[in-house]
Amino acid sequence: IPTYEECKNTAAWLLDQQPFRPLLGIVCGSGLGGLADLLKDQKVMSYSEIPHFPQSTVQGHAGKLVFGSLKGTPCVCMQGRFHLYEGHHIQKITFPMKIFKLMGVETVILTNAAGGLNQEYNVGDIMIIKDHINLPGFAGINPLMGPNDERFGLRFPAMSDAYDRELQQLAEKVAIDLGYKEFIRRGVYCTLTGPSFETIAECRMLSMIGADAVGMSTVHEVIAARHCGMRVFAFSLITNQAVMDYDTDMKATHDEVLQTGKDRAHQLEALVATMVPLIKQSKTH
Ligand SMILES: O=P(O)(O)O[C@H]1O[C@H](CO)[C@@H](O)[C@H]1O
Ligand code: HPA
Repeated sequence: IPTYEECKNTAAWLLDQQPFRPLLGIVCGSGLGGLADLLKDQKVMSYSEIPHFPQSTVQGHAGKLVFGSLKGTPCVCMQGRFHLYEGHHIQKITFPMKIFKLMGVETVILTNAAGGLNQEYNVGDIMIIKDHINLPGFAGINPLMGPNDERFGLRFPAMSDAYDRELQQLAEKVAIDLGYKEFIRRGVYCTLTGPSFETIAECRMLSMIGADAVGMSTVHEVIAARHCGMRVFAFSLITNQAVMDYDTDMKATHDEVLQTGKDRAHQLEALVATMVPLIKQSKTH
């Protein structure tokens, strides 16, 4: 488990290596690493060279930290995130959020690939996350378990306002202006640990408890980011339909997940690129 001092060291090391003082952090979901291409004057670091950083092991997650400027906003972008099923300690999964905070990041945009549970959703839809269900949390898996370091945040942080409502509205408006009305959604994301995809009975249960999409990430990062006071915006790309029915041969595959990411890359990039300059930061740069 990384200590506060180790987090400080990593943040200082990163600031030392390159000229950007990022105000915005981006996390790329499976197959969505192309978002990093939005950044100009890139400075790219491999996770393996960054002190205390875990390594990416999943296809579609390059394992690179990219610094750069997006229409004038200094950004840091994780091309590759960490998942519980890779065997990382939960506090390693959220370690980059602490590093973001200590580098001065104010707003985090998280993206993921997810299975659509809501029957009205189609593959390729973009779902603005309005809330989450931390199902592993019900079984005692929460990134804030253990001693609380007040330098990051409160022992008992609220999560009822985890997903910034102003940013949700902004994203919806930008999406409509870009002509995405037909495939922009707003819904609830539920995380599971994976790596096995869900059974039919599990998908039915998740839908009944109020989830619109299911994945294996994001929620832990969101909890950590909110704990240390960053604003959070997140969206899911619906890369596949969750299987809800015994009369079908349909099944989830990571290949389909990556393929949908490729197909929608252009629209996701346009959404983020249009949104970012409209996000007000408290600091000037
Ligand atoms: O959540 P991201 O990292 O986008 O990836 C999603 O896609 C993978 C499964 O295909 C899982 O890792 C799931 O969490
Ligand atoms: O159907 C899914 N289930 C869980 N995680 C996922 N990530 C992409 N698609 C899915």
